[in-house]
Amino acid sequence: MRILLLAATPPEVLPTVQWLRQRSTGSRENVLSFPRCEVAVAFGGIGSMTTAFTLGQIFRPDAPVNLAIQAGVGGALDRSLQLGQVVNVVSDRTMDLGAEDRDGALLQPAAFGFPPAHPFREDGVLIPAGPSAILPYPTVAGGTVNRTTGSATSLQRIKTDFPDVQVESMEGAAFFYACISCEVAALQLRSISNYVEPRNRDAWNMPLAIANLNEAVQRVLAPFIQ
Ligand SMILES: O=C(O)c1cccc(C(=O)CC[C@H]2O[C@@H](n3cnc4c(=O)[nH]cnc43)[C@H](O)[C@@H]2O)c1
Repeated sequence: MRILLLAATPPEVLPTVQWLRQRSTGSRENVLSFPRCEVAVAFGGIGSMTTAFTLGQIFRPDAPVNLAIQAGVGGALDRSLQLGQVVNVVSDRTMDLGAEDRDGALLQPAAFGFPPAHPFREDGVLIPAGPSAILPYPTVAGGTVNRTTGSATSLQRIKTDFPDVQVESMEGAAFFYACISCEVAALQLRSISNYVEPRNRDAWNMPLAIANLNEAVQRVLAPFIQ
């Protein structure tokens, strides 16, 4: 069995990489071996473009991936989520793809003749196959941007345009797009590092989010690597 552990940046999963290395029976480059599986660790960079390119290189027919896990931090639009809480993102969508209208509003591609097509659902949502249902983390709807939302105006627009989205990231939709397209089972675990609000970097809690994220990822990986 081949598992891919994908993060945008190394610090987000460093504790898990160390944990995996301590338990592996061998390694070559970024692939760690275990008795019953291999775990490949990859960093896709921040944002959809680099994530898509990374996955395009990894998802090859000659080296099938059985389970891809995207692990990262994210911003909460849903204020009932707690800082440091780990969530299981079971759907994702783009939230800034389209055209800017004269008043600054987003016109989604369907508004100018390009409705969502496979692997998107008709409403633009991406839902991959995966083991999500059996995990002990709340399932949430994700939304993906290329620029973290950081003004009251942008936040209001996102809440109006995408009322169902609970967690914002910069890579989730690209990950699900690649996994559905290549028929790879997908799991997106995010830990809440901040609320999506007018930019206030001091209010982010990256250490807590990263600690809880890694505890969750290790809990998911443990049965596979034993
Ligand atoms: O300091 C900043 O403004 C800043 C902007 C973007 C990313 C960062 C990071 O250090 C984390 C990278 C990672 O974080 C995810 N993330 C976390 N919170 C949010 C959010 O509110 N909206 C969108 N993405 C978020 C994202 O997936 C990045 O890969 C710092």
